[in-house]
Amino acid sequence: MALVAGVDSSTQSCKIVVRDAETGALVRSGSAKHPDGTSVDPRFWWDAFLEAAQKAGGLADVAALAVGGQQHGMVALDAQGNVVRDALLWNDTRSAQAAEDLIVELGEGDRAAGAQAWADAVGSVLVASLTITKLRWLRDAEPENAARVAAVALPHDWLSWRIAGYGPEGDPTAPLGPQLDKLFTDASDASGTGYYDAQATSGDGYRRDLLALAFGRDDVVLPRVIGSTESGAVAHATIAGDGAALIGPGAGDNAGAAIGLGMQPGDIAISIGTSGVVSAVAPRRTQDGTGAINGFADCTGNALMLAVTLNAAQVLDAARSVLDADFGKLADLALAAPAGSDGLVLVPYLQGERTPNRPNASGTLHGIRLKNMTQAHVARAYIEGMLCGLADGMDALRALDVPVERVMLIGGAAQSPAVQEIAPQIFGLPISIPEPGEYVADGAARQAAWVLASATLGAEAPQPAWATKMSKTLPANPVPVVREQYAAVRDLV
Ligand SMILES: Nc1ncnc2c1ncn2[C@@H]1O[C@H](COP(=O)(O)OP(=O)(O)O)[C@@H](O)[C@H]1O
Ligand SMILES: O=C(CO)[C@@H](O)[C@H](O)COP(=O)(O)O
Repeated sequence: MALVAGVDSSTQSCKIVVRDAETGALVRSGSAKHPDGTSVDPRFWWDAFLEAAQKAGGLADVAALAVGGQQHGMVALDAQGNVVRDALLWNDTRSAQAAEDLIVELGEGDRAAGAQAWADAVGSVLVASLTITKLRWLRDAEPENAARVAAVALPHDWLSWRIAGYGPEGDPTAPLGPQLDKLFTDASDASGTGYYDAQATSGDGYRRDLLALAFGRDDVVLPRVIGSTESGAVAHATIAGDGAALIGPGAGDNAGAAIGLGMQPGDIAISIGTSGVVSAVAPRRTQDGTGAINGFADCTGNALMLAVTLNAAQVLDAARSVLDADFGKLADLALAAPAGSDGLVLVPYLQGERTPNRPNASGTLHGIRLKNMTQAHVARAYIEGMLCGLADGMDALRALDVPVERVMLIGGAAQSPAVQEIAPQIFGLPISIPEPGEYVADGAARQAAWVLASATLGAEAPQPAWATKMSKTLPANPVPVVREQYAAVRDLV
C-alpha cells in the first residue's frame, strides 16, 4: 500500500494527513499550532511542520507529499537563504496604502481604470492581502531589507523548499543549502501574488513588469511554476522516504480545499477558518474590476474565484472571550436567541476588512436595547454578522453569473452547531456539511497521489477518485430580515 501525505500550513496551525494513495483512506494525522499575529517568522512554520509530522507518526514511509498553505504571505529571502524579515501574512493590512497607490499608478491617475487594469492583468484588484502590495510596502518602509531581497516565495513554496532540504546557509536542517533556483510553486498560489497571470498564453506567467512597478526592480528569483501533476523536488531523506518521496506542486489553501472536496463548476465552498472564503471553480477566471471577487487559479488548470473576508472564525473566538464561553456554550447561547437577535447587529470588521475593502474599519454593534442585551443575543449577533459578511461575498459571485448548485461548509468554525443551523437562514440555500476533515490537507494529499500516479502512468493519469462524503445537508431556511438588518448598517463605518 503506497502512502501519501498532505500538509496544510494555514494561518493558525500546521495539519498533516497521511492517506492510502489508492483509496484515500485516512491512515494517520497530526497538527501543531502556529503563533498568533499577522507578521510571523517562517521558522515557526518549519517547527510546526516537524511537530505535526512527528505527531502523524513521521513521514518516512510516504511515497509522495504536497503542501497547501495560507495564500499571499511575503517570504522574502536573501542570497544566503535567510528570511530578511518576518513574513507579512495575508491578513496584515499595513500595505493598504501601497495597494491604493499601485492601483492609481497602473491607471495613470485614474483609480477606476487602474482597478480594472489590475483585474485584467492578474485577475484581482489589489488589496493589502496580495503579495505585490507587501513588496511595495517593503520598498518604501524598509529599504535596507528590500535591498537584501534575492528571492520572493509564498508560505507553501518556502515550506516545500525546506522539506526538499534547502534553506539558510549553515542550518543543520537544510543540508542542501540556499539554492534559491530550486524554489517551485503552482499556479493557484502564484495567482494570488498580484504579479502572475494564470491565463498568460506565452512566457512563464510572471508579470515581472508589474513586480518592477511595485518593488522598483525585478532581479529577484521567483519560484518556478510547475504543472498540476509535476514533482518539483524530492523530500530530503531526513523528512521522508529515504530521499525518494516526490514533492508535488502544492497549492494555495483554497485551491487545496477545492481539490480536497472534489469541487466541480456549480459547487460553492464556504470556508470559515481564520479567513472567511466563498469560492467556486470555473473554466476561466473573472476580471472583476469592483474588487469583490479574486480571479485566481485552482490547481487543476481551472480558475478559482473567491470572495475573502478577514473576519471569520476569530469573530467567534472574540465572542467566546467576551462571553467567557467554550465552543459548546457559544453555540448553545446563540441558538437560544431568535433569528435576527431582536435587532442586535454586529458589523464584524474586527480586523478591518478586505471584502469590502475597508482595511482601517472597526467592528460595530448596532441596535442595542434592553431586550437584546443578553448573552444569547450577543452570541447570535456575532455569528449572524460574520455569516452576513460571507453572504455578501456569495452575492458578488452570483452577480458574475457563477452558478450555485451545491453549497458546502468547511473550516474550523463550520463545526459549530450554531453556525450550521444559522447558515441556511442567512444564505437561504441548502447547505451540505462534508464529513469532518482537513480539506486543505486532504486536497494536498490527493494532489500527491495524482503526482505519484503520473510518475508511473504519465501525464494522462486521472485524478485519484477519492470519495468526498457529506455528513448531512441542511435544508434552506431563509430568514431575510437578518440580512436586511445587516444591510441597513453595514456601511455605517
Ligand atoms: N466548534 C467550533 N466552533 C467555533 N469555532 C471553532 C470550532 N472549532 C474550531 N473553531 C475555530 O476555527 C478556527 C480554526 O479553523 P481553521 O480552519 O483550522 O483555521 P486556519 O485554516 O485559518 O488556520 C479557530 O479560530 C477556532 O477557534
Ligand atoms: O487570503 C486568503 C485567500 O485569498 C486566505 O484564505 C488565506 O489563504 C488564509 O487562509 P486560512 O488560513 O484562513 O485558511
